[in-house]
Amino acid sequence: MFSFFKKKKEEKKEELEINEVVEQELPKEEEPSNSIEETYANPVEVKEEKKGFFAKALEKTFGNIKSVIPQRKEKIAFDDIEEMLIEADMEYEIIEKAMDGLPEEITRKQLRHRLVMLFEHAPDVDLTNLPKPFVRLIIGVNGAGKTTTIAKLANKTKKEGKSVILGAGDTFRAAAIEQLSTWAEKIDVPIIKTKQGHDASAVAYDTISSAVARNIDNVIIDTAGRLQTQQNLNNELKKIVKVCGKAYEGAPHQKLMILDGTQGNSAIAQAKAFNEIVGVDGIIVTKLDGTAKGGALFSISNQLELPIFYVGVGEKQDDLIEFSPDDFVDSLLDEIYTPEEK
Ligand SMILES: Nc1nc2c(ncn2[C@@H]2O[C@H](COP(=O)(O)OP(=O)(O)OP(=O)(O)O)[C@@H](O)[C@H]2O)c(=O)[nH]1
Repeated sequence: MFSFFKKKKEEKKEELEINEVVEQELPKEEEPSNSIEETYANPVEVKEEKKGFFAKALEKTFGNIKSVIPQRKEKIAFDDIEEMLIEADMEYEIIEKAMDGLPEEITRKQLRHRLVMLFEHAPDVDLTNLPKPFVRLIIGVNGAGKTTTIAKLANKTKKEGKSVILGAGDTFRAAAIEQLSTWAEKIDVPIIKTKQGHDASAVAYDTISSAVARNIDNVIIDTAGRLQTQQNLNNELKKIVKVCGKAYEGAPHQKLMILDGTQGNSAIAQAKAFNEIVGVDGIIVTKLDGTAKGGALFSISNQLELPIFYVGVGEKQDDLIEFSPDDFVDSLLDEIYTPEEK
């Protein structure tokens, strides 16, 4: 195994002229944690629990909604629904699209159908048959929550009994490397890193090579959100994507865009720019707990024609919820409609 690793390293050094990529704190053996209870969970309970998570995360958004529709009803006036969606920071163009042709008094069922439809862009990854290693590249502007989200994803992956290795690919800022290393230590996963200013694509290459050599299931690679110029950033991201493919054919399997939920709709322009550079496969919206702009999730997914995979609902490693359009919409409708008769 070592000779394979060494050989790969030599090839890579020649090709990319990198230096001093180091591996930190590799645990002796990957020890999958037990999460068997999920296998036996009752689907109704899981749905209620997920709805509960969304309801908690959306507290601020619901506060705004309640100011428009204070009482739960069986049918709600068209104008009230429209105003509520504006209050939740859903873009007007999307509201018009969602509500086109609905009657003056709208039932829960009618609205539910329209709102769920806005998330028509389902993930196109077969999650039951993932390549090994499954390589995810994390993209987004500084401060959006990239580092924290990488830690949350790694933590989740570990809890599911899978092994994971991180690549500290934001080599532009020393603090980014340090921050990710601290998380890696905290959740006890290996990390590949280099010094500030060194080649980020070399880190990506080494992380993937290490995963292949050590039979690790998952690779999560950080990237810079800002460089000296936009052109530099474009070039770096494109190079990382290319080099991932050289390290392991087909990688990166997912390019995930991290968007700051507190920015609401203004995050869309940012995401479009990144999408043009590398082609994003899905979105993770962070800081949903700190915003009244939860309705922006509708516009984000619909406008970008991309699925939302997860939402971040806090600063801790467990504060990541798998996004489900049905549960998200249901938790919102629970606030304004009386329960449906079974
Ligand atoms: N409330 C809340 N805070 C979050 C969430 N995700 C990240 N944060 C916080 O947002 C801040 C920025 O997060 P980072 O993970 O450092 O963001 P980054 O994109 O890596 O940014 P840089 O480190 O500046 O490159 C930190 O204070 C995080 O704790 C979330 O889901 N909810």
